[in-house]
Parts: sequence; structure tokens; C-alpha cells
Amino acid sequence: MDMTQPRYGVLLVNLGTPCKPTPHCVKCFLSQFLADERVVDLPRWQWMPILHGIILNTRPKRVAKAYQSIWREEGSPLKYYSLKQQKALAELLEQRLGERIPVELGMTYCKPGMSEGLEKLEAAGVDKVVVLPLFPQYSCSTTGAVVDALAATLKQKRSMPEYRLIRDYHNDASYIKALAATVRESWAEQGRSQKLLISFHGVPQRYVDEGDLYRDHCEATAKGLADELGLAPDEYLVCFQSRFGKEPWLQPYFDETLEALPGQGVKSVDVISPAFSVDCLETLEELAIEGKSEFLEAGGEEYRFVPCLNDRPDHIAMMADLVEHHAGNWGQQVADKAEQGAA
Ligand SMILES: C=CC1=C(C)c2cc3[nH]c(cc4nc(cc5[nH]c(cc1n2)c(C)c5CCC(=O)O)C(CCC(=O)O)=C4C)c(C)c3C=C
Ligand SMILES: [Fe+2]
Ligand SMILES: [Fe+2]
Repeated sequence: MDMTQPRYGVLLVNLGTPCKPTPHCVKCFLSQFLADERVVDLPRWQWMPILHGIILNTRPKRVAKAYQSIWREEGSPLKYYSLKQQKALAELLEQRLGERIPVELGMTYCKPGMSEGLEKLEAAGVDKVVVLPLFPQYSCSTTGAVVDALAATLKQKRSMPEYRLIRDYHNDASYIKALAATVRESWAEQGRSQKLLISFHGVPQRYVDEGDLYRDHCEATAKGLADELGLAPDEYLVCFQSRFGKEPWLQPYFDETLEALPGQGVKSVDVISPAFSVDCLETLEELAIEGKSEFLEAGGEEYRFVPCLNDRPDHIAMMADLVEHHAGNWGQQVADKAEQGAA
């Protein structure tokens, strides 16, 4: 075997994001994302006319404004933090294993796509890939869609790498500890509120009724976090944000919960969103900006947003542990080789 060939590589996957905060680019992103049957599973004859006739003609303009309010000089926050994670993970794995483990980013929708990520890994000589979707809780609408995108990319080729998929890490001890650390830091820096609101991205209730593991995973993450922080049951609440469309989504809804709290005597809240590996539109705009103004309008006094784990060292270390664990015997060979090199 070629001694310069990496033993394995890592494909980090996140959802995707528009390349620019313009109605044109948002339309391009939404047209891919919302056309995916994993995301909206209505019969095509029913959904496509709604998507192309209504949604893609109205939503991009409004959503582009929301993106503009959180856009960074470097681009979309989701992509900015994902690239930071990629770089930090590659550095940490190299430090730990004494050998370069290529790490690439591939997103389910828009760029860089799954095929770009896999091609870069292939060009680096990788033929064993650990796929790490950055969705801590499994959902058919996210991780399921990653598997479809991966299969669609591999379908274009005559050969394929060996791969191992990290389906979820909702109850990983280091993930829970890292979340708890962000809450403690927020308490120390911004002060502590009466309640911790643990908000997850929603999905249609029907998906869960039909077997999606998502709600169970969210509840286990929330319980793990509350236990790690030593919270009593009345010191935290779980809710679900970003409802889309007409059918019922997971409840309680984030906005309704927020609006009701001041009337129940809860005037201050800390808000954390553990379903997002990196800060993005749904955290920076919906939670940090919109959520805050809704809460204050409803009579709330203090609203403290706890940022996502992003490229914090404890988060990157958790990702490296997950990768090494799933690489298993692939990584063992790296260690052997490093020893041979040292001898
Ligand atoms: C229409 C159905 C949707 C489902 C089901 C859904 C599940 C889901 N999404 C995330 C993570 C993210 N979603 C983001 C944006 C976003 N999500 C939907 C719709 C569904 N999501 C839409 C229409 C949008 C775009 C914004 C809008 O038009 O309102 C993002 C942010 C991307 C960014 O660029 O910052 C993330 C991340 C999860 C985890 C999830 C199910 C568990
Ligand atoms: Fe674009
Ligand atoms: Fe979403």
C-alpha cells in the first residue's frame, strides 16, 4: 500500500445555506431543500405546484432579509462556522494521530455539496470515509436526507469508498457536557434567568408518529443537559421552533411558549438550541433576534441567548472522539504506522 495514502478521511455534513443573502440565492437554496421528499413528503403532484407556484415566489424575498440581518463579512454563518469546524477537526486529528486525516465539508443542499466533499477526499487518496452529519438528533428530514444525497453521489461512480455513518450523537456524554459548559458560561457572563428554554428545530408530528426517532432523541438530550446542570423539572422547558406549513408540528411551539411565560411570572429566560451544531439563520435570527423581541413584547424582561457549540475546543474534541470511535480499526492502523515511523 502507498504509505502516503491516508488511512481514512472524514466527511462533515451540514444542511446547506444560500451563497449570498439575496432573493435569487435564497430561492435557489429553498428550491433544492424544499423539493426533497425527505423534508416535505407530500405527493409530488400536490406539493410541486404549491412550492413553485406560491412558496418560491413569496418566501425568498422575506427570508433574504432575515439572512441579511445575520450575514457575516465571510458569508453565511452556517458555512463560516462549518469551515472553522472542518479546519479545527483536521488539526486535532493530526495532532492526536501523528498523521494527516483529511476532513472535508459537504452539504446536503447548495455548496460545497456532498459530491465536492467526496471528490476532495478521493483526490487526497482516501478510500475509507467516516461520515459525520452535524445533526446530533436523528431525523428522517436531516440525517435521512444526508444518506440519500450520499447515495445519489455514489450512484454516479463505478467505484465507491468504504464508509461508516454516525447516525446521531444525541446522548453522547461529551456533547452533553459541552452544552452544559455553554450554559454555565452564559450564566457567568450574562447572568442566570428563571428558566432555561431548550428549543429544538421542529418537524411535522406525523414524521414522529411514523417512526422518526427525533422527538425521543431531543427529549433525551434535554434531560441529559438538565441533569448535567442539576436543574429541577420546573427550571427548564423543552419546545420546538421553526414550524412550516399547515399540519401540526412537534409541540409545544417555541413562540407560543415564549409568549405565555411572562403571564406565568417568568420574566427572564436563557435560550439554548442543541439541535444546531453551528449558529445559523434559525438561531441567530429566529432565536436571538425574533425570540427576544417576542418575549420582551409579551412582558418579559431578560432574554439571554446561549450560542451554539460552533468550533469551541470541547466541541471539536467531542467530534474527534466520535470520529475515532467510529473509525475503529481504521484508526488503529494509523497508530501502528505512527509507531513504525517513530521506531
Ligand atoms: C419544511 C420543512 C422543514 C423541515 C422538516 C425541517 C427540518 C429541520 N431543519 C433543520 C435545520 C435547519 N433548517 C434551516 C432552515 C430552514 N428549514 C426549513 C424547513 C424545514 N426544516 C426552511 C424553509 C428553512 C430556510 C429558512 C426559511 O425559509 O425559513 C437551517 C438554517 C440554514 C441556514 O442557512 O442558516 C438549519 C440549520 C433541522 C435540524 C431539522 C430537523 C430536525
Ligand atoms: Fe447562490
Ligand atoms: Fe429547517
